[in-house]
Amino acid sequence: MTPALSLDNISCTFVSKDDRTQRYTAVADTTLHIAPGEFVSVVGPTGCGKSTLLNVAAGLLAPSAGSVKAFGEPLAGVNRRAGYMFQSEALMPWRSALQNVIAGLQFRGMDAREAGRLGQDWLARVGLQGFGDRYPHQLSGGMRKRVALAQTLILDPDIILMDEPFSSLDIQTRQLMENEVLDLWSAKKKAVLFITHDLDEAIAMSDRVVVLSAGPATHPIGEFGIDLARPRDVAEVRGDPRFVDLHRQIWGVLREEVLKGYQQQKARV
Ligand SMILES: Nc1ncnc2c1ncn2[C@@H]1O[C@H](COP(=O)(O)OP(=O)(O)OP(=O)(O)O)[C@@H](O)[C@H]1O
Repeated sequence: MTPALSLDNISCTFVSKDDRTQRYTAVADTTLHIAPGEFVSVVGPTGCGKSTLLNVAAGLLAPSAGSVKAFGEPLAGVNRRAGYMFQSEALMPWRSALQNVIAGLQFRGMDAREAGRLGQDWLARVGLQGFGDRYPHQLSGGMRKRVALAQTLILDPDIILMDEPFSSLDIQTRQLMENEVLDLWSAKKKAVLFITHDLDEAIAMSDRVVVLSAGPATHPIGEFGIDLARPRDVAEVRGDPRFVDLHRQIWGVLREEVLKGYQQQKARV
C-alpha cells in the first residue's frame, strides 16, 4: 500500500546561529513512513529535531537531503494533503470562533453560507455549540484548542500533523482533548504524525511510537507497535499492564537520549 506520508533518508543541516561558518546537522538520514489511517507518534529529547521533521512533512522546510512524498507524489512546496496543528496559538484574534473555524474554507473559495453551516457543525463536534460568536480572548485555553482542532479538521485533510498541540493545557483538559482527538480520528481514520515530549501521551494515542536519538544528527533509534485495544480512554489505558510493559520498554530506549539531550541543553546555557 502506498504510504500516506513517506520521509526517505531525510537530513536537515542548518547554518549555526552562533557561528555562521559552522553547520549544524539537526536530522540525519531519517526514514519514516506512515500508512493511510495510521496514528504515529514521534518522541525524543528536547531540541532533538522533532519539529524540524514535522516542518519537512508539512512542506514548510525543504530538507538538505532526502525525499518527501504524500500518497506517492513528491512534495513540491506546502503539503496540500496535510492539515497542521501546532503548539502555539494559531487563531486570529480579530475573528470569532466560527470565523476562525471556517477561515480555511473561505480561503478555498467556499460559499459563505455553506462554510457557515459546516463551521457550526464542527463547533458542535468539538463541544463548542453556542460559542461561535466568541472571540479567542473570551475562550479558555482548552476551548481555543478545540477551535484550532475544528479549524484543522474541517478541511478534511488526509494527513494530520500535530506538534505538541496540547502541551500548554492542564492534565485533565489535556486528557479530555486527547480522547476527543481519538474519537474524531477513529471516525475518519486519517494518517496522523503526532510529535510529543510525553511518552504516556504517545503510547495512549498511537498505533506506533518512533523514538528519536538526541541531536546532533538525530535519527530513529527504536520503533514500537502499540497493540492496546481501541477504543481507548487515554486516562484509563495507563493502568493496563500492557501499557506499563510498553512504557518500560520504550523508556529503556528513550532514557539515555533524554539524559544526553538534557546535558547538551545545560552545556549551551
Ligand atoms: N532554522 C534553524 N536554524 C538553525 N538551527 C535550527 C533551525 N531550526 C531548528 N534548528 C536547530 O535544530 C535542532 C532541532 O530543533 P527542533 O525544533 O526540531 O527540535 P525539537 O525536538 O522539536 O525541540 P523541542 O522538543 O524543544 O520542541 C535544535 O538544535 C535547533 O536549535
